[in-house]
Amino acid sequence: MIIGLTGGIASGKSTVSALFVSKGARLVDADVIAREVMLPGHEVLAAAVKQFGSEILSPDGTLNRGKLGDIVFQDPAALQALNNLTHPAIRREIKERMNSMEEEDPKKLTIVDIPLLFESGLENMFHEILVVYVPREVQIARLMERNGLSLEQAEARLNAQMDIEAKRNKADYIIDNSGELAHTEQQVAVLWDRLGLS
Ligand SMILES: CC(C)(COP(=O)(O)OP(=O)(O)OC[C@H]1O[C@@H](n2cnc3c(N)ncnc32)[C@H](O)[C@@H]1O)[C@@H](O)C(=O)NCCC(=O)NCCS
Ligand SMILES: Nc1ncnc2c1ncn2[C@@H]1O[C@H](COP(=O)(O)OP(=O)(O)OP(=O)(O)O)[C@@H](O)[C@H]1O
Repeated sequence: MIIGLTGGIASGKSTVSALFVSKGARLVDADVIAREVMLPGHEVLAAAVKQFGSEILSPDGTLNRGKLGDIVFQDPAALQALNNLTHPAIRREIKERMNSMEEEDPKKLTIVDIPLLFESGLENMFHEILVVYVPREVQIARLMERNGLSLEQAEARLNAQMDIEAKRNKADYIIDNSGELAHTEQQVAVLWDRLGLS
């Protein structure tokens, strides 16, 4: 059983994925894969340097994530160019990992955490999609706090994604993460039972 998990930036995707893992699910995390393709030596990083210049690198040759984020999150054309470089490799790796997990044990739940699942049109990869939801103002507050961003920077990042209400409307399952963690945990437990995994 495979469920695609998505939501908005800082809506709590990692938090909810971790709750599923603690109950025994397996996890494929697109953010982890996205970081791997941007490591020194990877052809995707080399292509990004060609596109955006060596100023996106730190002196030690690793990606300066803040720098590249500043460039792409305020320029839709630059973001599209980055997506064109990174997404095919990320998609390929996600498919490989989820297929090999399914082969291992098809009865176990696999959660595939993909921030841009809808934006990238990956709905068809999954029978069911779970959206981790918080209202926009909660998203902005948590993003500002976690990443030390100004309101303007946080809004720019939100505006680079599909609106969270639109994502919520496309969901098969919704976990509302706007309350306390215990409330989120409770919803995960209810869904776990509903899926017949207990
Ligand atoms: C631009 C980069 C360097 C910024 O790094 P930074 O450490 O500041 O942010 P991080 O990677 O943790 O991303 C935080 C969140 O931003 C959002 N985000 C990231 N990339 C994108 C994108 N291409 N389009 C819209 N939102 C994005 C996601 O919600 C993500 O969870 C980095 O996000 C990146 O390499 N992006 C390209 C790869 C990609 O598309 N990743 C998205 C996950 S599949
Ligand atoms: N129920 C909650 N109550 C309070 N804070 C929370 C709750 N859930 C998550 N957070 C905090 O909100 C921030 C965002 O959560 P998390 O990192 O899980 O989101 P995400 O959707 O995975 O983020 P990203 O899109 O950047 O990958 C974190 O700092 C986290 O500790």
